[in-house]
Order: sequence, then structure tokens, then C-alpha cells
Amino acid sequence: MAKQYDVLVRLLMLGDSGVGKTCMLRRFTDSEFNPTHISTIGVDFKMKTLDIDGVKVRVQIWDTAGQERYKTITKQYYRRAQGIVFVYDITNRLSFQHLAMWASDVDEFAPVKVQRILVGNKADDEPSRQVSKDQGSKLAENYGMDFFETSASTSTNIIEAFTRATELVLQAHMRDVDDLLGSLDDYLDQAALDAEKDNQDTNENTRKSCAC
Ligand SMILES: Nc1nc2c(ncn2[C@@H]2O[C@H](COP(=O)(O)OP(=O)(O)OP(=O)(O)O)[C@@H](O)[C@H]2O)c(=O)[nH]1
Repeated sequence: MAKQYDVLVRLLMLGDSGVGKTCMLRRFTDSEFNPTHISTIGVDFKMKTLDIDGVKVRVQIWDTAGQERYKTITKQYYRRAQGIVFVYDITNRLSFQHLAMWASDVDEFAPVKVQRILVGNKADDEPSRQVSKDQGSKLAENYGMDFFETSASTSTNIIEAFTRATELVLQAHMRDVDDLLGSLDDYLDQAALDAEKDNQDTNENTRKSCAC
């Protein structure tokens, strides 16, 4: 059967329990919002295909449990992630403070070139806000990440956040391909020069040894 996509991208969602990771994912893949909180057990994943500049990208998004007791399981998934979506809840200051811990886990267990974005979810619940947009944006700037305030409930910025994380992964991998092609060009140039030099040396030797 013909492949339905050109590239596969793996994203991982991290953040405290209850920040809305599962709701964001369901909103993105199924356009649904379920207000009941059923804690994720270990990890779960969903897929969606995006068209990014004409490239069909199959995005595989791993939704991890935020609860401490699943950490041993969830950490095993960091290694294969190409992009991380860090999520906190704008109505929960502690979930914002814990980002330092999530980020340090990623530094320890994820590949060096993993791409990262920061998301403050539940932006619809303005009356309960505990983390200002400015605080979120400053932290993202410190970490060198793009920043989005989202709402799984109203769908605000959900597509934008996942699409941006996917684009960043694609760009990083394109750079790798370019670097690889660049070194291949250098190698071929050098090989052509070496072959030319060998040729010249052989011609000279032939001339030197010629008695005529
Ligand atoms: N107001 C509002 N509530 C939200 C939003 N997203 C999620 N919630 C609520 O937050 C609660 C937790 O959402 P989940 O998606 O289950 O949280 P989680 O981060 O996946 O939690 P764990 O699986 O335990 O790690 C649910 O009761 C949701 O209804 C949102 O954008 N706005």
C-alpha cells in the first residue's frame, strides 16, 4: 500500500498532572474537549497528518502521565522524542515552577538536538489566572523556546502550537540533511582533486621513464 505521508515526526508532551495535556491532544487530533480529568496511566499516543509547505507530515504525539509515580515509565520515551511540548496550567503557579524540573529531565534523557516549545494551557480561565502571559513569555525566552498560551476548551492556539513544534523538528532535520549533503560535496570535490593529482603524477612518471 502506498505511504500516506512523507515524514514521521515524534513529539512528546510533558508537564504536571492536570495541566491539560490529554485535553490538548484530543482537541488537536479529534476536535473534542472532555472536561473530566482521567489521569493518563504511563503513556498514550495519537497521530495526525499535517501538510507543511507541501510536505505530508505524520505527527505522532506521545501524551505522558504527569504523576510522579509514572516517571520511570515516561522517561523511557524521552530518548526517541524529536520535539517536546512543555505544558503548564496558567491557573496553577506550581505547574509553572515545576517546569525547571521537567526541563532538566529533558536535558538529561532526551537527544541533544530535541526541539522544544512552551505552552501555558487553560488560557480561557482568566479569572483563575496565577501566571501572567509575560512570565510565561519571559521563561520561554530564557529557555530559547517559542511560547503559546492555549485553551483546549475553546481551541485557542492548539493547532498553532503543535504545528510550530512539528515545523521546528522538520527544520532541524532539514539542516542535518543540508550538512550531510554539504560534507558529501566536500568529499566528492576532494576525491576528484585526488584523482586528478594521481593522473598527473602517472603522466609525469610515464614521461620521465619514456626513452624516446
Ligand atoms: N478551563 C480549562 N480546563 C481545561 C483545559 N484543558 C484541560 N482542562 C481541564 O483540566 C483537567 C485535566 O486535564 P487533562 O487533559 O486530563 O490533564 P493531563 O495533563 O493530561 O493530566 P495527567 O494525565 O494526569 O498528566 C480536566 O478536568 C480538563 O477538563 C482548558 O484549556 N481550559
